Amino acid sequence: MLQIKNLNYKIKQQIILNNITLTFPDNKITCIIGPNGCGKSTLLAHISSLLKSSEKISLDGIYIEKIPARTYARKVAILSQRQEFSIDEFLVSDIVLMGRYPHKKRFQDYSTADIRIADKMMLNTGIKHLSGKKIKTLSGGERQRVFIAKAMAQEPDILLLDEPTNHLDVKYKLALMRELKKFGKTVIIVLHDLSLAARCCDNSIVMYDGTIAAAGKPTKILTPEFLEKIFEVPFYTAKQNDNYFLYY
Ligand SMILES: Nc1ncnc2c1ncn2[C@@H]1O[C@H](COP(=O)(O)OP(=O)(O)OP(=O)(O)O)[C@@H](O)[C@H]1O
Repeated sequence: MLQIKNLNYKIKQQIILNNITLTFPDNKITCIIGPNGCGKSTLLAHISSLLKSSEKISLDGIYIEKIPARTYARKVAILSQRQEFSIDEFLVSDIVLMGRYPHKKRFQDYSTADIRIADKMMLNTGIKHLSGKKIKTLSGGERQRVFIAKAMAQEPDILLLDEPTNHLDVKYKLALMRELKKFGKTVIIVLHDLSLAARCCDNSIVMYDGTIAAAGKPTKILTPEFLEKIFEVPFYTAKQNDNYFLYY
């Protein structure tokens, strides 16, 4: 289980994260929502260990900085489109296969099992037909799905996704959420699409100005009255066949 206890983070004199305490339920989808600049990405960066958290975050009772970097990299994947090198000339299949990298020893080649896993994730994210294309030729949404497939190919215990749906059309947004559910791992997903968060996530965290404003089941937490206080616009809800719909 992933737990955060009293995490604080400042940049110069600005408080970015203020005494964050959270428990993420295993093998469930947890969304993090909140206004621009409230600290969502910074929180993900701490969980992924891109930012140091000094014994405030633990995984199965072990502080994450005590877990060897390579082991942690196998357990936790983060969807990030920022690359240290240009990937424009790479094929889609190469990028997805790179998701298997943390499982390989130094200089070890990808195995047929690795290729099978990468193929499966390309199929699941609807990009198999693009596997032989160069990244530079893809649309924004196609590219986004390549990075989702890569993160899933890593088969992590915890998948961190920062706004993975921003380029996706509505069909692929819902398809992604279905795939994440089937994936069956702990998923922590920053979403600006509040309808999607309400409808598809098991657990929700609302951040405001570096703090946790609320956490719990979307049907309990994401109420129109509460969200209006956070986002300063009116919201409406409807329930149909056990689905919770949220509008603004
Ligand atoms: N390297 C940095 N230097 C200075 N300030 C930073 C830096 N990184 C983040 N911040 C500030 O920290 C705050 C939280 O940023 P963060 O990116 O975590 O917000 P967010 O909730 O993910 O926002 P958004 O919804 O706009 O993506 C913002 O006020 C941002 O300006």
